[in-house]
Amino acid sequence: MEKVPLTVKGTSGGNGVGKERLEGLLQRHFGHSSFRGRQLEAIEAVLSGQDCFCLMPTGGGKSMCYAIPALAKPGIVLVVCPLIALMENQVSALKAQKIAAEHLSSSQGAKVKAKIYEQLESGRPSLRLLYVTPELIATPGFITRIKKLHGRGLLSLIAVDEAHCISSWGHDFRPSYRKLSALRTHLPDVPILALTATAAKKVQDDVVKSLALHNPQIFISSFNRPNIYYEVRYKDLLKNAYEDLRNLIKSNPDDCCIVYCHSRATCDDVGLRLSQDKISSRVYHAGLAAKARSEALEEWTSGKVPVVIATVAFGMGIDRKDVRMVCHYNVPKSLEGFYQESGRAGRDGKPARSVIYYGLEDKGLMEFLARKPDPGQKAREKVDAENQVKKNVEAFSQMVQFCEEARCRRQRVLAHFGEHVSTALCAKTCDSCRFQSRVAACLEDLALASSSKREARFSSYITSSKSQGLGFQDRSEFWGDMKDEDEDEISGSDDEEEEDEATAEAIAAISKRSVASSSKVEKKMDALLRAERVFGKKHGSQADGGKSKDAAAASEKRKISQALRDACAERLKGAVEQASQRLDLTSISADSGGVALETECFQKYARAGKPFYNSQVASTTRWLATCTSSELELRIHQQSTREARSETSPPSETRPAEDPAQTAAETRDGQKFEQASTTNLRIPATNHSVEQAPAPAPLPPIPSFKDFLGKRKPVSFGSTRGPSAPFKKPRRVQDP
Ligand SMILES: Nc1ncnc2c1ncn2[C@@H]1O[C@H](COP(=O)(O)OP(=O)(O)OP(=O)(O)O)[C@@H](O)[C@H]1O
Ligand SMILES: [Mg+2]
Repeated sequence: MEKVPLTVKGTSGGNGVGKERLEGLLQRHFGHSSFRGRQLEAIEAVLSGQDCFCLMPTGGGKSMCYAIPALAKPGIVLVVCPLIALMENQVSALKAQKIAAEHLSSSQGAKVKAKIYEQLESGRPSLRLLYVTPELIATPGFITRIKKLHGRGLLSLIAVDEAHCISSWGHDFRPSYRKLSALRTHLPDVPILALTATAAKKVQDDVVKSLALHNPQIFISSFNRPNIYYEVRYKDLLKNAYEDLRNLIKSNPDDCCIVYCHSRATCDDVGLRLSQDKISSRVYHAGLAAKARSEALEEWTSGKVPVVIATVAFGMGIDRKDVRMVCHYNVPKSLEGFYQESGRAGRDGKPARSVIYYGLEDKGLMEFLARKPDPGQKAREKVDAENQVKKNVEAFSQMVQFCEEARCRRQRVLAHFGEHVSTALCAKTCDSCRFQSRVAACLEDLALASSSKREARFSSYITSSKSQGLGFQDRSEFWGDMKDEDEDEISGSDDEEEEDEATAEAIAAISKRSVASSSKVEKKMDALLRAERVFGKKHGSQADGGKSKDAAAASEKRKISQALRDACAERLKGAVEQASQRLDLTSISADSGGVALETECFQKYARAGKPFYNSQVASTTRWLATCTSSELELRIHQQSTREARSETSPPSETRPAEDPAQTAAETRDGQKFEQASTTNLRIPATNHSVEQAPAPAPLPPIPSFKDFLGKRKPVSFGSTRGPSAPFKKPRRVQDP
């Protein structure tokens, strides 16, 4: 498709405007003496009517690439922008430079809009730049007006700012940007300028294709931000990540700083703690009322408050140049996102710092979120959703690599954007180049922490769902990467098979009287002891005085450690937070909800041991992914009530079950038990009227050695069939 130089009468041909004139405009309107990087080339290409794709780093001066053309020739430049706040900022900045700019959005009244439309219809509009949302572009009424404007030769350029939003490979995909493909259809000969700071090749290709750019001139500036020092701090190796952050901020108390957190709740929490620690800061996220948000923005932008704690909703288009530090208190979800966010530091060119607090818990949560398809996705969009999941997972794994490699951070980021540079370029301006051995040592420690956490996590979630349908949980961190040993706990391991065999052999030997002769008494005793040991191992028996290694190992395997409880509480907190977000619930605190649910799991299954406890935690996590708000509120309320009541009851058992068998003898849901001598059943010693969680069935009583032999009959093999009956191997010794 042929495009012509800006379809405006009175230009001097070619691009029509000389370099001196363009520099004059830059100087006069913006006070800058010369163009930066590839600004001038891009402006000249735009003025000559070509489609262009401008890839410049954050703060690189992309807006100049359409603002100067708007001033160089008459006519209007249409700027597509993803956020109303961003449009408002840019329009007011332009107006401050006495440049006629307006925006059209839902935030304006009918009168203001009517005035702007009047301008569009006038023969000689004074308007130079009109900012609009992608949604407006898609409306037939607006397209008709713009076509008329173009018909009169007054639409000089369409600039698509933050063009990466069109690509689902990008870190900030907005479905509404997809509608921009209509621009080329309706206005085939108007040049389009796409601008972004996200230069991943896939995003680039996607933008060119989606906007149907025709032979675009591509201007790529280096993405290196030499004045930013990159650093990763490992939460799992820090005594207290929050305190580290606080000290970091306090070390330069007047410096302007952005702290990014993954969730609104974390923003609120960090904000509160910073205020308690006397650090002047504001929280900014979409959950705040519009007034609170604009106040926070105003106070931070004007320099009244140096620190803002925000979700990633904060920042696109924020133009405070003197940000000295950007901290990611939670790991970002992609390198693109990280680059954009960290790029908000040091836009004035002075030294600045980017710090990521990388934690294994956060990593797990982000992996979980990356694998979670949009629940609102319709069936026909399922393939898209699956692709999106793949993209998210890939993008996050690159972020993980960035944090978990002892490699120059700068080199890693630039390589992501297709710039392959030597580490010499970094000049020791990242932690990895500057403190190489220290970073390497940290990563080794992290690997150790990771494996021990994984053990805790693995043992926290059963894997029985592996064989079930592929709900999103199945593909989440909770279900995706389990070790077989967890399955073993539920379904029976090879070891247990061997033990079963040993038991069977022994019992078969007894029943077949193959060891009955007096000459073989020792052999018989050996077989019986072996069988008993196996039984003890499986049921926590104390038949050998609880001293055998096997029993100790079995007990150990069933023990619910405090570390496991903490890990499960964290998981449940995360799941409660997710549920609250999904259900838009503000009444439940993730922290107390998670702890309440963990306590519920523990109270129910403490004495039954780890596998049952794990199973209950896992099913509670699954339940949280689908429950309704009233179910969630009710369950947490009930548990809190139980806890409140049990506080008034006799002291309850709260320590981890050291030995389930022993614990079983002592407690159940905090009640003392007595053993009924004849039946081996345990009954509560006290009969509290408190509302207890439904008590699990009592564990099988522990038989004595004699009992064990005497009770072999119910096991349907061996003796009942007589010596000659064929032996049938038992699957498992049943409760006697
Ligand atoms: N040639 C120049 N010389 C000096 N300063 C410039 C020049 N061009 C732009 N700037 C300044 O750089 C800052 C960033 O510009 P701009 O907002 O256009 O960047 P951007 O690339 O759009 O960044 P972002 O990706 O954050 O949107 C602005 O304060 C702008 O005035
Ligand atoms: Mg910009």
